[in-house]
Amino acid sequence: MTGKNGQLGSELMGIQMSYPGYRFVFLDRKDLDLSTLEGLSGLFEQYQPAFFVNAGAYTAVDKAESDKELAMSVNGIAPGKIAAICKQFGTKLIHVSTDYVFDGNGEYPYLPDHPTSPVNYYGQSKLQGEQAAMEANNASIIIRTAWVYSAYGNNFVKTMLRLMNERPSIGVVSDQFGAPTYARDLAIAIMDIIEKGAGHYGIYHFSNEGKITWWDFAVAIKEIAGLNCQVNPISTADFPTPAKRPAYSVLDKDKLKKDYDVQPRDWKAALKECMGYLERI
Ligand SMILES: NC(=O)C1=CN([C@@H]2O[C@H](COP(=O)(O)OP(=O)(O)OC[C@H]3O[C@@H](n4cnc5c(N)ncnc54)[C@H](OP(=O)(O)O)[C@@H]3O)[C@@H](O)[C@H]2O)C=CC1
Ligand SMILES: Cc1cn([C@H]2C[C@H](O)[C@@H](COP(=O)(O)OP(=O)(O)O[C@H]3O[C@@H](C)C(=O)[C@@H](O)[C@H]3O)O2)c(=O)[nH]c1=O
Ligand SMILES: [Mg+2]
Repeated sequence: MTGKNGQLGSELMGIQMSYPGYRFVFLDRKDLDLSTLEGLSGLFEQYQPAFFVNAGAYTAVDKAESDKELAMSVNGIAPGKIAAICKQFGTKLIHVSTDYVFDGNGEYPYLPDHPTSPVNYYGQSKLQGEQAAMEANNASIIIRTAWVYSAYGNNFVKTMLRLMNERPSIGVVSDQFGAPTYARDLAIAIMDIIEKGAGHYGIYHFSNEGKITWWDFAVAIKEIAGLNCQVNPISTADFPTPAKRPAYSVLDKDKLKKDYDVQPRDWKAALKECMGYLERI
């Protein structure tokens, strides 16, 4: 799998001991640069993988607006080439994508087949990657997830803890709705799919359960950490960013529940567990 040092990659590494029947191979950007894919076929010949998890991606949403070529090569082009080689080697591809493929004008949890219409370049590049993967191999599995955090890597939870420790008050947007995802829970869901044979294909959605705003998320982080910072709700207009974010991106997870019997837990229970690990780091 790619993305060895990312949030999802680190969590997959962390749980691999629970799956002794598998030999895991983790690739970082030195092993496989997703912007060039140099050496990709050599890696397939060497390892003959039964499954390939593409957890590597260009995830800097704001930076992607001005770093389009690199974002597109990693997120938009590489998945198609990976899917093609997976087809050639009989490898089952599990590719990870994002809620940011939607425009956020919805009011109900998005089904996997809901029309896509990204509002930023990161979302556009990820959507192109989904389409390229499916075109190259329609027996691919694409898991869209959202608002990913972990004790590893960079994420909203760690940013909030830092800011809350530095400042007496912060403002967080309270008009963007979604559901967070603990990367460890996503890693376990991916292993569930693999353990069940990865025989159902297509687009799936996974996040923890719930519908919250970034502000709700920040307040929960503050309460669990027992910090004193004042967390003020603000509107998107009061927090200008280079990239636009969807106002609503809750994902409907029923297809994954039905096909793979994956049961995501409540977002707050997952957050508490992750923050428990953070305290010990
Ligand atoms: N983070 C989030 O909130 C969300 C993420 N997703 C998707 O989930 C997946 C996993 O994300 P997450 O673990 O959070 O991401 P991270 O940003 O934590 O990790 C991404 C990984 O991709 C690697 N990478 C980036 N560019 C290249 C490249 N050119 N060649 C090789 N490797 C590269 C990075 O390497 P290095 O460590 O060297 O920089 C990093 O290890 C991605 O597909 C992402 O789009 C979906 C929804 C939300
Ligand atoms: C730091 C900060 C952010 N915000 C807002 C900005 C934004 O709307 C929201 C979240 O900020 P982030 O920069 O963490 O969000 P962002 O990088 O857009 O997170 C996204 O990453 C990509 C990779 C995905 O695929 C998405 O699912 C999503 O998780 O909070 C505040 O309101 N106040 C703050 O102090
Ligand atoms: Mg970010």
